Amino acid sequence: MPPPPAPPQLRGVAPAPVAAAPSFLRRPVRTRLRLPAARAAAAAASVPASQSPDAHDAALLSRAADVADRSAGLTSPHPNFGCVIARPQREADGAEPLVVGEAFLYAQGTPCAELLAAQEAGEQARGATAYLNLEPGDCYGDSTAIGSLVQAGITRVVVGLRHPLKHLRGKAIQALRSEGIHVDVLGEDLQSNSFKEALESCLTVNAPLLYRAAFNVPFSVLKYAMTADGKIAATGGHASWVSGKASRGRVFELRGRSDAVIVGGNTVRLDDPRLTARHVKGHVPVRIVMSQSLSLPEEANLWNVNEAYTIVATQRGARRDFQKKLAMKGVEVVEFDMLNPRDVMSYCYDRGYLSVLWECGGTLAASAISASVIHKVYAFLAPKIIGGVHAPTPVGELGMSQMTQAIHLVDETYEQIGRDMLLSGFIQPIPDLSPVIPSVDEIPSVDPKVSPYEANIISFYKTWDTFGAFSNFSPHPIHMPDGNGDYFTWPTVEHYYQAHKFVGIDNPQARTIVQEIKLAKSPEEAARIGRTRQKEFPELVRTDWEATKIDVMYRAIKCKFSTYPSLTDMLLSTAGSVLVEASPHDLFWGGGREGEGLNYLGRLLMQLRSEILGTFPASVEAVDAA
Ligand SMILES: NC(=O)C1=CN([C@@H]2O[C@H](COP(=O)(O)OP(=O)(O)OC[C@H]3O[C@@H](n4cnc5c(N)ncnc54)[C@H](OP(=O)(O)O)[C@@H]3O)[C@@H](O)[C@H]2O)C=CC1
Ligand SMILES: Nc1c(N[C@@H]2O[C@H](COP(=O)(O)O)[C@@H](O)[C@H]2O)[nH]c(=O)[nH]c1=O
Repeated sequence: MPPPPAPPQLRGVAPAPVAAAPSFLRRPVRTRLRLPAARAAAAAASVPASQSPDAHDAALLSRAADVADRSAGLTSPHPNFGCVIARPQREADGAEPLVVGEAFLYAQGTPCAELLAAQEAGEQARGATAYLNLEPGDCYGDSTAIGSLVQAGITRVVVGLRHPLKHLRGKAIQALRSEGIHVDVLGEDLQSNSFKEALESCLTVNAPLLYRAAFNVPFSVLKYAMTADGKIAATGGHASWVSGKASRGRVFELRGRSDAVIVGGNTVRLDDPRLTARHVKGHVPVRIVMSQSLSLPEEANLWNVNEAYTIVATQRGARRDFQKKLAMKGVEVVEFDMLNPRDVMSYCYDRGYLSVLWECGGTLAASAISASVIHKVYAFLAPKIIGGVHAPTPVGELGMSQMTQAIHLVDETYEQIGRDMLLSGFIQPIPDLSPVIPSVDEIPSVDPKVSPYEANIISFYKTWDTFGAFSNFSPHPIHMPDGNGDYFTWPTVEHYYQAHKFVGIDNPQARTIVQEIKLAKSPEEAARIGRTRQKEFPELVRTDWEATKIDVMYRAIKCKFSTYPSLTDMLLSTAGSVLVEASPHDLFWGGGREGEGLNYLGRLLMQLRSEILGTFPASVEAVDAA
């Protein structure tokens, strides 16, 4: 499997931030430190911090959060996991532990942070302590994270946060303890004042996941650039540029850390934006336009879907002729009965998005704040004055008449960027889910036996979902032939599937593409390369692809499930249930948003399940008929 970028060799518990950490969540000037009430009370029993074991634990946990943060923006936003392995340097009290390994999860479908850190530590991991900002998500039916720590000889694990998703919460902690490893959880086993910063780092680095788990919406950030007199554009609507180059560079980073960027129709009409994360290498978010009228230009940068995918969210029935034109350009149009920010956020939640960046003007921003979907604000302030009574401002009408009604940002930070100032703050504090941690008995688990599930629907999509192991992005390498008939270990089913679009084509460019996909660092990247090359070079795609792709997929998933017994158990445990890949946009492999998709992946899994159980002849049609 191609390794993710090697973590730099860092030693010691230097307080300096990890080099090259993206800056989205940096806290340069912290004015207030907010600790969720329950935890603050727990932390009240103060312990002298300097050089105490708690201070070391806290520093290493913060470091794990910083390491975790390095993955953000490289791939599609996902929970950020970091692992730091450290051991005492000598027996003397107060000596700083030595960091012997550290790593982060690069993407879903790549080796977990614990495995990479343990590999880096090697023999030095024996008897050492592993610091994890987040409880590992054992969402694949196996337990690589736990197995790696156990095999490495780790004797103590310090966990910053229990996993916020119910089906994962407490599982890994319990598994580690049952392996005889001593586990300390922040706020439960470790409660001194020294952990305030560490806890906050752990909460912040996974804020999107926590909001998603708590409120069933993605984490939403409103970002705008305004002049010193509070305008986001000149009176006529001209806005390029309010903020300086360095600030706009920071915006590219913010985009790279988001699943989607949203603007309103008016911003499209006036700015013709691109909304890409150009200049930073990594993830490119989906662009979403909210427009009720659909009076949008025929030609616009956002309609160029070769740059990034675009979705237009509109009112049901709006300008159907124009909807068709957009669809012809590859733009997805989604109709809502009543277009509003909350429903659009529910839709984004269903699509599995963790975080959304709002880059709209004041009209839509006010609507989104009023609907309580905005969690955080990034306000870039440029040292300029433009004036204009009617020049647009960042937030339109909120219906407030007294200053006492103003929304107060919390956990605010200030940072100078070039000649601009960036003020950020939370509108809604990061939810700390620890008070509602269920006991382990309450945690639903996947029955490893064939279980008498009633006929119902089991959906899967993101790899961290309960049945996330069914996703082609799950990190289960498969050993199968490549184009030359040589056996190769494909990091995921997705890698194998995407590469096979070009396998067997007698053309050097096609062979290069196969190679490129083989080496893709994550399934997401493999998918992106496969799809874009297919669009760019249709002549390089095998002519029998449409007829053969189902077989290719079936071979791959069959290999995956037969290689990993835990996956077979999980598949059999769903007997009697209909499996649906809950992809709202892939109408061939997925089930679609309202069940309109063909759900071929779900069907193939059911076919495989039947084959293993020996109940059905192996064919998709047979499953379909059933
Ligand atoms: N400096 C900065 O950071 C930024 C500046 N700007 C500037 O702001 C100006 C545009 O601001 P503004 O007019 O407020 O633009 P918006 O981006 O807020 O767009 C408003 C439009 O959003 C659509 N919309 C859809 N649903 C809703 C809803 N529920 N509530 C409100 N609007 C909805 C409507 O589109 P429709 O009419 O199509 O139905 C509406 O006209 C431009 O001059 C632009 O340059 C914009 C973004 C950032
Ligand atoms: N004018 C303005 C911003 N405007 C936002 O950026 C969008 C343009 O993005 P792009 O086309 O990708 O460069 C624009 O439509 C609006 O949403 N942003 C800023 O950081 N600073 C600025 O001064």
